[in-house]
Amino acid sequence: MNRTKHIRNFSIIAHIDHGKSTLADRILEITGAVSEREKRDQYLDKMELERERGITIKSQTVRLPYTAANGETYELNLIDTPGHVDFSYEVSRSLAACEGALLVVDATQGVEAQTLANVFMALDHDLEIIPVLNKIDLPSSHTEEVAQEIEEIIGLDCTDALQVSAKTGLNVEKVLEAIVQQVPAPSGDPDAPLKALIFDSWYDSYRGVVVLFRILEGTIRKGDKIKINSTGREFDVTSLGAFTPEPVQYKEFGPGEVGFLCANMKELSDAPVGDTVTLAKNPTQDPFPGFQEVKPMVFCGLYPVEPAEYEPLKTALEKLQLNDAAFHFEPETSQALGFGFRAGFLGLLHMEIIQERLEREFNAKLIATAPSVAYQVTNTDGVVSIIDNPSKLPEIQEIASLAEPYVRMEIHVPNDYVGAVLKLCEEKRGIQQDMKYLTSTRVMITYELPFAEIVFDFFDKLKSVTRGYASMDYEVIDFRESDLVKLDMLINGDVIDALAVIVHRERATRYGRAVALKLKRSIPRQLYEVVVQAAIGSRIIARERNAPLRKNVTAKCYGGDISRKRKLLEKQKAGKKRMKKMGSVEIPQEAFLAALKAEAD
Ligand SMILES: Nc1nc2c(ncn2[C@@H]2O[C@H](COP(=O)(O)OP(=O)(O)OP(=O)(O)O)[C@@H](O)[C@H]2O)c(=O)[nH]1
Repeated sequence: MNRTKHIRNFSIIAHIDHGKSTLADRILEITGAVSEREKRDQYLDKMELERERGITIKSQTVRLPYTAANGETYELNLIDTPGHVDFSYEVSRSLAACEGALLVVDATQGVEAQTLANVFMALDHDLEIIPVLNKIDLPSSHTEEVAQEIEEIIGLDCTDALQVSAKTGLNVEKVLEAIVQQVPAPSGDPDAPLKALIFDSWYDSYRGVVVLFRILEGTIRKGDKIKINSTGREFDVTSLGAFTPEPVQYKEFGPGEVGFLCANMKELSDAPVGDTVTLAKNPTQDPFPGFQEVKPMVFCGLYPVEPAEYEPLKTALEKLQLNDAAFHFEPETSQALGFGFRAGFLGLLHMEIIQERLEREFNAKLIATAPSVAYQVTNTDGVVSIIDNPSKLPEIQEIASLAEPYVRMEIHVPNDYVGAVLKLCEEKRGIQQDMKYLTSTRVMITYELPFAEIVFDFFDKLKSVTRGYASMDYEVIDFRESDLVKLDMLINGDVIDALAVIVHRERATRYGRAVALKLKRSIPRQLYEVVVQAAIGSRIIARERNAPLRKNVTAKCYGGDISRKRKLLEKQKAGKKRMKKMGSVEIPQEAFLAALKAEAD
């Protein structure tokens, strides 16, 4: 029997908030995968945090039996993909496991930047794309214009585009029929050597690493000895099954099928996403082209507020890393903040999510230093290295050149806001590449921008100058030489390492002044003078001063004993000198946080 004939593997792709998770929920309901009792909104977004923020972080796959109008029962595999640009590699791998994709477009919004980015990825994988116009229950939906937009911008025929409300369930049944009719069935020889793609993996404290795979050809059975292509390591399959969404065990899987396996793997690196699973005794000669190691792009220091919290923080970071191959950290010491960690993330959203999870799930109280990107340093002796921490930058005289990462960014915006977007991009040292009208009212603007400029506050600014109407997508393209300098902050002559940043020379003075002022304002006045300085090398570019509090030591001396007064004042002066010499200014934590946030203001 040809098993593959009734299999349909598909994903849902959409711009954030266009209704992907809601549609997935309705599909689960219709196919009976989730009973009324279990029903809760956004079943697939497992983590509490994901549900709260309304975003999907971890891909999750479900196998759904569906009896179509033609009376035949199909095995639908819905592969949920994360929607955010930080996780685009995960999206790409998930799409590689499918033959088709539902393209969900919010009919009140139209095509957005990540709609396009996702569509291009789906086209790269030769997927059959089914356009679905969502939210038609809303009076502000304009399906005809949006259908036309999809035709014009993406080139998909929308004559019979499905019009649904994922919220009410209207027409969602038709989506399932379209999947059965339009998404091609997979093919593949069940007797060929096993070739399966790892498109997701995560760590489960009971089962070890859980691997989601899609078989291209061959067959896998429980008990098989598998081999992971990139490492050559072998494991015995101890558990084999599919999520329905609850895990159900199966004895074997053949071509086109999607499932999970466990094989006593202890670390995510035992099963990297994008790698090939084959059988040890008869390995495929034609593995998938390999996988891309996801590299962190944004870095920050994470320090416990209380030194005693160091070990618990380390444990928490280790736990998070078990489930997140893209999250890196290593110990770091700062003179100012003590023992902590340098952590690397895919992007800003990834960083925010991890910081929030640490605080929420692990009750960690954190000080996070300003986010920074990785810089490429060429030494005077020609050695090229990547540094992820400004305080590790070599001395100026040892640096031949400094390069920073650039991104290519596409911004979609109604034409009324084009001026504001261009202004913002120019302020951020952007180089305009392209600008074209997608429709008579919507414009796509393409810029190349230094990643460091968007790390701080670009998205918030973009939202505010366009009243929330802009959407964007970006990818890191290369490193480019720039006129960058390391800016140090000094308090009473001591360099505060945690506040060091690398900035463009033109920005240095403004940044240094802003931070110096913030520090001055948030460090309470002391009995001695506190001088805050910003410096590039030995050159001071900003200076602020808190005058000493003069404790009135003579208050008790009534009358005219002037010599006694003088004596007391002199004693006080000597005392102040001593404190200054010790050089230890108590910097309250709020002062740090204020300084770290200075750039965002
Ligand atoms: N009125 C209406 N609201 C909808 C519909 N579909 C989704 N929504 C709402 O739109 C918002 C976003 O929906 P989600 O399903 O979370 O969107 P998503 O695309 O999964 O978002 P991410 O997970 O962040 O990518 C939610 O508040 C939904 O309730 C619809 O058909 N009609």
